[in-house]
Amino acid sequence: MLEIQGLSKTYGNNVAVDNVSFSVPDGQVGILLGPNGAGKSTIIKSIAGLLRYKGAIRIQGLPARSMDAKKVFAYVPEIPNMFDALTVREHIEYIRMAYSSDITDEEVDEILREFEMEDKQEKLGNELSKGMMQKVSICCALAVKPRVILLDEPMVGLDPAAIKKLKEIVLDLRNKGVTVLISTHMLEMVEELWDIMFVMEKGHIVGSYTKKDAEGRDLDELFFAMTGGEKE
Ligand SMILES: Nc1ncnc2c1ncn2[C@@H]1O[C@H](COP(=O)(O)OP(=O)(O)OP(=O)(O)O)[C@@H](O)[C@H]1O
Repeated sequence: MLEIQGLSKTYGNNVAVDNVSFSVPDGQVGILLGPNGAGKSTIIKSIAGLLRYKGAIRIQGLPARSMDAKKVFAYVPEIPNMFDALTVREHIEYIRMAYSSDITDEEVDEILREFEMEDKQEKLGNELSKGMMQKVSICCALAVKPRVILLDEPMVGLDPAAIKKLKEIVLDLRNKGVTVLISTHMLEMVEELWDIMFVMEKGHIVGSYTKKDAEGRDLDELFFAMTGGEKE
């Protein structure tokens, strides 16, 4: 479970996020949507612990800043952060040790195979293409064996095979009871994934739907109805 309560963030005089509350229940996929500048990244960075904010964020009922919460939480940033001098395999080993993850060698092999990175294991961080970096970033997040995972524009830069695989992985995580939050502009990419969606505009949540309440309507239809924009 991921809970955001009364989250506010101000940059100078600019209120980027204004008293926002929402939650993604256990084993559900939440989608965070909104036009440019709505405040999505600010929320994502707050959940990931990269910003100071007002309000409360809880991961599995624990304050997000606590060590116990961090141990069960993984974050895939929009732009991957690589260590130039570590190989692909060493990136995953590093995460395994840092999180004391019980992921096995076989499971690591499997994750790398799923993203067609098995033969890239010995490549250094600075020898990877952008898409490969994104794949490593996702592999590292999975190596945490998180209970809550946050993905910021995870499909950007991925090839079609990797996008397909990532969708399968998200559904698999959901089946295992993992809570997922995805921030994206690519509505069609998350159409078959979501359980609950939140639309932000000008620092507020302007609407939310569960899949059931949406009664078969597409994400883009719901999105444009809430933001007052035109459906293209
Ligand atoms: N570091 C910063 N300093 C000052 N203002 C910022 C900073 N980061 C974001 N903002 C402002 O906060 C508001 C929300 O920005 P944010 O990046 O959270 O939006 P977003 O929904 O992620 O947009 P996008 O879809 O374009 O990534 C905007 O008005 C933006 O100009």
